[in-house]
Amino acid sequence: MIRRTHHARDRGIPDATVARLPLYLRALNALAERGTLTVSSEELAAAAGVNSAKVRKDLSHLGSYGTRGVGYDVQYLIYQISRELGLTQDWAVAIVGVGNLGRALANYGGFVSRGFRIAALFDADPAVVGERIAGLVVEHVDALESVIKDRGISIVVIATPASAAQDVCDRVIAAGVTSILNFAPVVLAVPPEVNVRKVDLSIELQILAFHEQRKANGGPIMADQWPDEVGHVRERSMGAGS
Ligand SMILES: NC(=O)c1ccc[n+]([C@@H]2O[C@H](COP(=O)([O-])OP(=O)(O)OC[C@H]3O[C@@H](n4cnc5c(N)ncnc54)[C@H](O)[C@@H]3O)[C@@H](O)[C@H]2O)c1
Repeated sequence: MIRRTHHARDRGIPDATVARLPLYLRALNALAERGTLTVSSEELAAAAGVNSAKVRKDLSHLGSYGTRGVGYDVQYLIYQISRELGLTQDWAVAIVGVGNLGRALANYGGFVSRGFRIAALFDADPAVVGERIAGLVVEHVDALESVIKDRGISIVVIATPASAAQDVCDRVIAAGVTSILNFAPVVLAVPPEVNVRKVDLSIELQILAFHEQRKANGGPIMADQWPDEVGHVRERSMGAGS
């Protein structure tokens, strides 16, 4: 059965494949930097931390099958994946909330080389507005809508406190943005055409804590005690899962 809702685009690339393409790209870029010209699916699998059958299947969605006995052409695969991910063009990104996290992101040099140009920084605090960070002057969040339109910003990173995140989210959507990367620990309500990716390191730590605890207790992990995808341990026997 074809599950259309799980497909990222009309061409039918599954979301799970899309989520692995950046891993392949990172591995391929590292190979290219070392001067590697071709790569087998096994080598790419090991470098990306994915199994090789999955690599072959994922790349077949891009129309890339490799050459038997030779493998994949590294540069061509980089081009194909970049094109599929929309990285052959530059994207203008804004960061809202220029505290500890926002300024660390603004100062990170790695986005530009991957096609993401930080084009605006916003904050609500008058002590922060006007500050120069990574070559940009922090602007007041009141200017959000006009700056988004003027600079063609297509992706917004939210790094405000949780209490401000939904309001910021509503405003950037009203200004026409449909892609949001949310670091605030809150689930944002958005219309269906808006894509939100969330990053929460404390959830990752909680999942690691779960596994540490299991290892310390020695016993096998019971099927009904796996954490769900947001890290909450389900206790099916208590009827708490959904
Ligand atoms: N996802 C993660 O892994 C992760 C890690 C660390 C922090 N966080 C979260 O990221 C957010 C930022 O953390 P931080 O340590 O940088 O906090 P911070 O307090 O240092 O910075 C928040 C900034 O947002 C600004 N702000 C507040 N309201 C605003 C508004 N309406 N519009 C624009 N700017 C506004 C503040 O003036 C401040 O400069 C928090 O929600 C925090 O919980 C997430």
